[in-house]
Amino acid sequence: MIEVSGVRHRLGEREVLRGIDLTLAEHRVGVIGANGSGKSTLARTFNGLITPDAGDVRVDGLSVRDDVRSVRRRVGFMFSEASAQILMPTVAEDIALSLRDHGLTADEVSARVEATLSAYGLEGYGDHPAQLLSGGQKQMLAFAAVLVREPQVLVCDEPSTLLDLHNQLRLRRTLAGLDQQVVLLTHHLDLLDDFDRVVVIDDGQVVHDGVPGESVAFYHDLMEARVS
Ligand SMILES: Nc1ncnc2c1ncn2[C@@H]1O[C@H](COP(=O)(O)OP(=O)(O)OP(=O)(O)O)[C@@H](O)[C@H]1O
Repeated sequence: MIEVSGVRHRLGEREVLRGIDLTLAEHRVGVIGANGSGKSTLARTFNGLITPDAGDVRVDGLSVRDDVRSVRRRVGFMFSEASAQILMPTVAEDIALSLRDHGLTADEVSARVEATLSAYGLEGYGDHPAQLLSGGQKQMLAFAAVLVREPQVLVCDEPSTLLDLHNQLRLRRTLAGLDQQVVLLTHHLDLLDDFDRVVVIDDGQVVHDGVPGESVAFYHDLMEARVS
């Protein structure tokens, strides 16, 4: 469970988060909103990548102010820019890096890496230079490297921008099958059809919070009003 209370945060001249209170207890929660509305900034407070200027964020009761290391272990974070998340020269090494603190033998790590490669459409790419993967393959690698750690909560910031239809379907199916809580920030609104809850952020505040159909309709109306 993620509890956000009275969160405010300034970046440069601008107050990007302007008083956010949210308790996210549902299994799958979407966060939507216009470009620059503050979604990524909010999501980065969920694992202490950003410590808010005011207010607090707690994950399963642990505060990002006091227990940021424990929070980071619980919350897997997938960035929209997958390249930034790839740390090792080859695909297999990058996944193996995620398993380094798991007390596994070298053979067990190899077996987990192979299974992960095939689960995420990267079979046969183990020795491939990770930075030479296509953009969509990098996103799948970043996704695999986060999930192989089995975090209790998964926060994904626009994970599907570069994915082809096959990988979008794979992502949707994977998200649907995860036991852990998923918080998904996306402009691909159809990915949220079967989510439990969708929060709409605008100008650093929660402007709507409800079931996907309602929230997406609200967001459409908000954007329509802005265009006309
Ligand atoms: N390091 C920074 N310094 C100053 N302003 C920043 C910084 N990072 C982000 N911002 C600004 O904060 C605002 C919110 O950005 P944020 O990335 O949270 O929005 P978003 O809702 O995730 O947008 P998008 O849908 O485009 O990804 C934007 O106006 C952005 O320009």
